Amino acid sequence: MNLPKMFNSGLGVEVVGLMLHILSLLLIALVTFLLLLVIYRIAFHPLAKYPGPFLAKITDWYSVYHAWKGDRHLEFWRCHEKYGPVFRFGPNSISINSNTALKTVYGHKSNVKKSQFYSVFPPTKDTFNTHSSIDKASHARKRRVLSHAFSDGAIKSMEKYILANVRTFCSAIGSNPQTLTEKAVTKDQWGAAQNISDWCNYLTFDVMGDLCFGKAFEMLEHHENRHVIDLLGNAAHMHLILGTNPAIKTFGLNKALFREIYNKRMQYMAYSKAQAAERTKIGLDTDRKDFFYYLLNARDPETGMGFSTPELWGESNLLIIAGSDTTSTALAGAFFYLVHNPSTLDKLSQEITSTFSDLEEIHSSPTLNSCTYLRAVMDEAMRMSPPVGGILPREVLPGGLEVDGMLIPEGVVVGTPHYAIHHNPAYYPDPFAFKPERWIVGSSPAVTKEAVDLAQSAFCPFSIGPRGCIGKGLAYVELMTSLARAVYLYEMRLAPGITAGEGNPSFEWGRQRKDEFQLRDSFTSMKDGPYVEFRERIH
Ligand code: HEM
Repeated sequence: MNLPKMFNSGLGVEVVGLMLHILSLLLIALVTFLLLLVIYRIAFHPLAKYPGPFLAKITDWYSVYHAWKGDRHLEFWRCHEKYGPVFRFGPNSISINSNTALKTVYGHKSNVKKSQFYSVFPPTKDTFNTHSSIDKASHARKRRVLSHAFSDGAIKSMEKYILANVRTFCSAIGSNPQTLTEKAVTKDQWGAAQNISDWCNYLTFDVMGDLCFGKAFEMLEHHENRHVIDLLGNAAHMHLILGTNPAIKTFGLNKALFREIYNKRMQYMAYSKAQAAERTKIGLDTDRKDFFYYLLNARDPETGMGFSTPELWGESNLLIIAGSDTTSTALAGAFFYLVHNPSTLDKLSQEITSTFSDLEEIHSSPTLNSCTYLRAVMDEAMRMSPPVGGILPREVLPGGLEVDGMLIPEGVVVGTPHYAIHHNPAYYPDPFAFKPERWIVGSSPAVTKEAVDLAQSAFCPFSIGPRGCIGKGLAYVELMTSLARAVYLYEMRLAPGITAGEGNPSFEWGRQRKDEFQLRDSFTSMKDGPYVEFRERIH
C-alpha cells in the first residue's frame, strides 16, 4: 500500500481522526482515573483521617522529591511539628513520633515485615541480603548465619585490624601538611585544618575493607580508592529514591531521571563484586579471621546451609555500606560537637587522660567501657545527628497492628523517623542542645534515673528489635577507641574561618542551626566538615 497516497485519501483522514479519537478517549480515561484516585486517597482511603501535606496524601512523588533533595529527615521533623504525633507521609504511609510506636512497630513481636522500600536494594534477584530481605523466614536464616561473624569472639579477633587503622587515622589527623613535612604536630603548634568527615570516611572504609575483603582500601594513606566513597554514597542515595517509590524502577525511569546517581550505583556494584570475588578466591586458606572467614565457614544451625556465592556478594555489599558510612557519620558528629562545645571537650579530655596513662591501653576493654562520659558524648552525637535519620518503613501484616490506640490496617506502611523522635522534647528537654550529661544519672538534679530511662526509650540510632543493627557492638568498639585515642593524643579546636557541616540560615530551610552537624539524608548520610586543628597534648 502506498501510505502517502492513503493519507491523501478520505480513508486516511478517517483513520487519523479515529486514532485521535481513541487517544483523546484514553486521555480522558486516564485523567478521570487519576482524579478518582486523588478523591479516593483524600476522602475514602483508610488513612484519610490522618493529617499530612496535601501532596503526600495523593502521591509518593512527594517522598521522592525529599529523598532526592536529601532533607527527608528534616521534613519528617517539620511535619511532626506541624501535624502532631501522627501524619501521613505517603498515600499509604503514616509516621508516628512516639517511644511506644517505636517499640510496637520495630519490637520483636510486631506484626509487620519490611516494606517494598527494601525491594530495590539488591543489585540482582539472588542477592537479597540480611538487610534487604523482606520475607521474615529468609531474613531469619541469613541473620543466623551472619551472627557468627558478630559473636564476641569474632569481634575480639577482628579488633587488631580495627586498631591498626585507628593508629593510622590518629597519625594522619595529626600530620601537618602546612609545614610540608608530614611531621606530627607538636605541643606548641596547631596543625593544618583537617576535614574530619573525610578522615572519618577513610578510617571506616579502611576498617570495613580489612574486615570484609581481607585488605584495607588504604584510603587513609593513598588517594587512589577514595572515589569509592562517592560511588557508595550515590548507591545508598539511589536506593532511598527508588525505595520511596519502587514504581520508578519498574518503569525504568531511574536511568532517565537520575542518570548520574544511577551510573555511580552501577559502578559501586561492579567494584564490590570484584572485591568479593577476589576475597572468595582466597577462601579459608588464610589465617585472617575477617567477616569472609566467618561467612564462608558459617552454617545455619537449623538448616545446615551456608551462604551461596551471590549471597556472599550481597552480604559483603551490605556490610561495606552498613558499616562504613554510618560509623563515619557518628564519629564525625562527635568531633563536630566537641569542637563546638569546648567545656564538653575539656570534660572528656579529663576523663580520658585520667583513665589511661599510655595510648596503647586504649582498646576495647572494661576500662574503656567505664568511660561513661565518652559513651555519653557518642550517644548524644548520634541523638543530635543520627547516621540513619529518616524512617525505616514497615508494612503491617494481616490482622493489623495496634499502635498508640490506633488500629493500623493490613498493608499500610508505618514507622518512626529517627531524627524526629531524637528531637522530640517529650523525651529530650531542650532537644537541639548538645548535652551528654542527659545520659548520666545524677549529673544534675534534673537527670534522674527516670529521665535517663525515658531518653533511652526513644533512642534508636541502630534501630531496635529483630531488624536492628547487628554491628552495634562492633561500631561502639570502633567509635570509642578512635575518639578516646584522638582525645588522648591531641588538643583540638574548630579551625577559624572555615565553615562546613554547619547550618546556614540563608541557604536552606531546616538547616539554620549553626551548631548542629548538618547531614544530607541518603538513607545513610552525606556530610562535610567540620574543619578541625590538632595540637599534641602534653601529658
Ligand atoms: C554508628 C554506626 C551504625 C549505625 C548508626 C547503624 C544503624 C543501623 C540501622 C538503623 C539499621 C536498621 C536498618 C533498617 O531497618 O533498614 C542497621 C542494620 C544493620 N546494620 Fe548497622 N549501623 C551501624 C554500624 C554497623 C556496622 C559497623 C555494621 C557491620 C559491620 C552494621 C551492619 C548492619 C547490618 C548487617 C544490618 C541489617 C540487620 C538486619 O536487618 O537484620 N552496622 N544498622
